[in-house]
Amino acid sequence: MSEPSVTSRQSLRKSLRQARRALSADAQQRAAQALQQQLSEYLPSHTKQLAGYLASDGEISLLPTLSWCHQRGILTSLPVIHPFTGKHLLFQHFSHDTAMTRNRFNIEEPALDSTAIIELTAHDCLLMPLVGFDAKGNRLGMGGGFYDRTLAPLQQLRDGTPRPLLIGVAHDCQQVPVLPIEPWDIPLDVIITPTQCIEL
Ligand SMILES: Nc1nc2c(c(=O)[nH]1)N(C=O)[C@@H](CNc1ccc(C(=O)N[C@@H](CCC(=O)O)C(=O)O)cc1)CN2
Ligand SMILES: Nc1ncnc2c1ncn2[C@@H]1O[C@H](COP(=O)(O)OP(=O)(O)OP(=O)(O)O)[C@@H](O)[C@H]1O
Repeated sequence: MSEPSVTSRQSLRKSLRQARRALSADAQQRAAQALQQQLSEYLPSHTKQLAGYLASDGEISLLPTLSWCHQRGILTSLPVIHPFTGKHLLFQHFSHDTAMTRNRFNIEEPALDSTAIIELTAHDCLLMPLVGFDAKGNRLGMGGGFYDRTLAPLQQLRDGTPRPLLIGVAHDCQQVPVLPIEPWDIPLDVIITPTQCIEL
């Protein structure tokens, strides 16, 4: 990748992060409710295990969605930064009594408990926070490559092997006309916002 492209990715990331942080508490709450409504219509009825995240930095909140899952007996997990590599994510079971801690980015995550780790392929759905996206489903994340590295093994699975549905979620204001595709980008199955559902 050439230098200008890295720079434009970084400046785009900065302005999109600013845009979502600028949303009022009221707008955030409405967006989270609308997203929950969209997800409740979209998630496959067989969903038993769903990975989410706890919002930070203006990300669209999944709290209504996680509560909705808990009410229906859908098990949920949250990403935890891998304690050894520091570059991958583990997914750990999350419920109302999970002991929490903060990672190096000050994001809340479950305190490490090896007995609570849920394998990636045991998930039916994985909700990923996006910093930016375009109508073709290209995505921009926080720039750490955490999701890309963690999801890379899914590309090697044989056809027919169960794999989670990859759902990118974002505020509508995070849409941009075009994002460049990077060789390591893992394609999403769908992007859902409070007002859109972009199937890919
Ligand atoms: N809510 C949530 N949880 C998540 C993620 C996420 O995007 N959202 N992640 C998805 O990957 C992982 C954390 N990844 C992150 C990557 C970069 C930064 C970040 O703020 N970077 C700073 C530089 C900070 C530094 O290096 O000290 C920055 O860009 O300003 C935060 C989280 C795991 N948990
Ligand atoms: N499968 C992979 N193996 C090794 N490095 C990777 C892999 N995927 C991405 N990376 C590295 O991660 C860095 C960040 O990538 P990129 O800017 O695309 O992040 P992102 O997609 O915004 O982040 P995230 O995946 O955490 O949402 C890149 O420098 C890239 O080299």
